[in-house]
Amino acid sequence: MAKNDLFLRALKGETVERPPVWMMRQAGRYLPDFMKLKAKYDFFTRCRTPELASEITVMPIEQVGTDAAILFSDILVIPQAMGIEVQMKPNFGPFVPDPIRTVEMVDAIPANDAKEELAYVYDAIKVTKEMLNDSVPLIGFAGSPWTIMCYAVEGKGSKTFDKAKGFCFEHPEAAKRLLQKITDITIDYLLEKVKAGVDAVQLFDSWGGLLSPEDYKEFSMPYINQITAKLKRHVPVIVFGKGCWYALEEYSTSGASALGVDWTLSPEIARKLTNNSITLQGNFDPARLLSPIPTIQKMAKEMVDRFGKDKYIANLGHGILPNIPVDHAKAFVDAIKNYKV
Ligand SMILES: Cc1c2[nH]c(c1CCC(=O)O)Cc1[nH]c(c(CCC(=O)O)c1C)Cc1[nH]c(c(CCC(=O)O)c1C)Cc1[nH]c(c(C)c1CCC(=O)O)C2
Repeated sequence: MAKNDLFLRALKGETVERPPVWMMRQAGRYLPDFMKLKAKYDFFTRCRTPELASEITVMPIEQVGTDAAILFSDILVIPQAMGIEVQMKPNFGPFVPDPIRTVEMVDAIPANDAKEELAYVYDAIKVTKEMLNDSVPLIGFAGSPWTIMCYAVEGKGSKTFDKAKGFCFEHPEAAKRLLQKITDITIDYLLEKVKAGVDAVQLFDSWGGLLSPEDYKEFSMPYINQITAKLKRHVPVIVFGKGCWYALEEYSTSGASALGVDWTLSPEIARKLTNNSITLQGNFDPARLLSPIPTIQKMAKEMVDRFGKDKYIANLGHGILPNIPVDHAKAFVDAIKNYKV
């Protein structure tokens, strides 16, 4: 058990002295030490080298003081393990040279073994656990099957992911076979991560909010719920669907331990939609970390006042931006740590 177990206690819904705090994408580009490693090693080398991945993972614990660590890796290691080439192009982002665009391509995807293909991730977890020495819990993560499909079909980032949506609407059965293949390997992958030592898992449905509520129930939620059902027997599961406010009520009874909330939703509405029944995580606007430090402190305190200190994990409403000064990130974290009712 981690010495600082606030995060795990909040996931259980226990009464806590103050809420735990961590930041999505906290192991990333706003940290000068991260940028030094980025200059030396390309992205997937950083992911695949356990010594580098673990060094990056512990950076925010030491430098910003968050209450949980999240393994440095990427959601796109899953399509890679499925035999889909994914590159990370500098100043461009993810790039899939040969995206999945036909039914035949879906059915040709091999049933690869997450255990073998992603062994480097489990090694990184073991090294990280040693480095953390039980100071704080370690979060493992995966993309939702829909969000992974977005990249596999679109081939790159997009504002609309219309090729991925189009594939679902033109070939719903093949799209569902693809989503199921992603789901199956993701379950194996997360179970291996648990074996290697992660204390909780978070599912990132970063592009779920691009779907209508009806399409979401068809193409995203059922696959997330399959993963939650399998994983919750082992570790707490956090489901973060960006823009998916319409799914919060159903997710609150899905077996997840906590739900992520983005900054477009007020704490009051998020609590109402989930019938005050589940731990919520969020939802500071990442760009608000550009405000002067006294404003960050005031807004962070107000956020906790409104969510309530219990059944709550303080976080941003999405990933931290690369242009956030480290002292602003730290001011946010400290404001939560100093929270008094
Ligand atoms: C959609 C998504 C991806 N990756 C991820 C998501 C879901 C979360 C979200 O919605 O933000 C998840 C992710 N990616 C990364 C982490 C590390 C752990 C952490 O949260 O601190 C996590 C949890 C590292 C990373 N993953 C990536 C970086 C930046 C590139 C680099 O370091 O070279 C980092 C730190 C690359 C990446 N990876 C991805 C994109 C779109 C990009 C490019 C971003 C950009 O360049 O603007 C896909």
